[in-house]
Amino acid sequence: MLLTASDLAALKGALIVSAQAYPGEPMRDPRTMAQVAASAVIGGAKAVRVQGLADISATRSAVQVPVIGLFKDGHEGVFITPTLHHALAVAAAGAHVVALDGTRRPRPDGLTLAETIAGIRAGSGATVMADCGSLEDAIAAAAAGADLIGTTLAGYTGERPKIQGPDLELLEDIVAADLGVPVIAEGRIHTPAQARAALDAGAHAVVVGTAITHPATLTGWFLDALES
Ligand SMILES: CC(=O)N[C@H](C=O)[C@@H](O)[C@H](O)[C@H](O)COP(=O)(O)O
Repeated sequence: MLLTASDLAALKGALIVSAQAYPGEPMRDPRTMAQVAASAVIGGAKAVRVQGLADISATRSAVQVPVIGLFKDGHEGVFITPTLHHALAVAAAGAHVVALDGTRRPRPDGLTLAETIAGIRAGSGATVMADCGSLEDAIAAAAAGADLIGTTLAGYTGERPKIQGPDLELLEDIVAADLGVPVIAEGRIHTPAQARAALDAGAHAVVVGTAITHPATLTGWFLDALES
């Protein structure tokens, strides 16, 4: 195991920062993303989350904290580390944690989530984070063997409304289900108060992306206020 149970326990109450730039954006460069991730670590991030094989390996070299890696392929349906092949590539690139689509939707390679997780375990020492979009996803992902459950896909799969801030109701429901797996709050956490609220709702740790690492969106938030 790249991460021991005590490493996971040490993330209790942690801020995890996701550094991602999107296709066509000027910051979409592995060196840049590794620098952003390293800057977040200086600020106190206890782990980082990065997308793409080159970003994962550059970030592994740039930080000493756990790296959660994912591999986005496309942008709709099952696109976050959609297949076992993608997942093993993420692990081989150096991710301590492989984040993957943890929904109940059919996967492009025809494998179940349980088969995918078993394949990751057989082929790597990586921890598995299941990015879920509903309570039913979370229950199924825990049963399939996920080590961590994320609320990452709440509002993106059609099962939950895409509210403006984080889906704390879903987070509370997953925590209350007591699945025996740490629950990570992720998705539309845009303020320190929302991050605090996620911990208070029972999250083991909180992932913040856009609000820390995506200047184009941040600029737009300010512009909206000035133009309204
Ligand atoms: C739905 C999806 O594709 N989520 C992605 C997952 O890695 C990222 O685009 C998000 O930035 C990340 O989840 C962090 O969320 P936020 O940027 O809202 O703090």
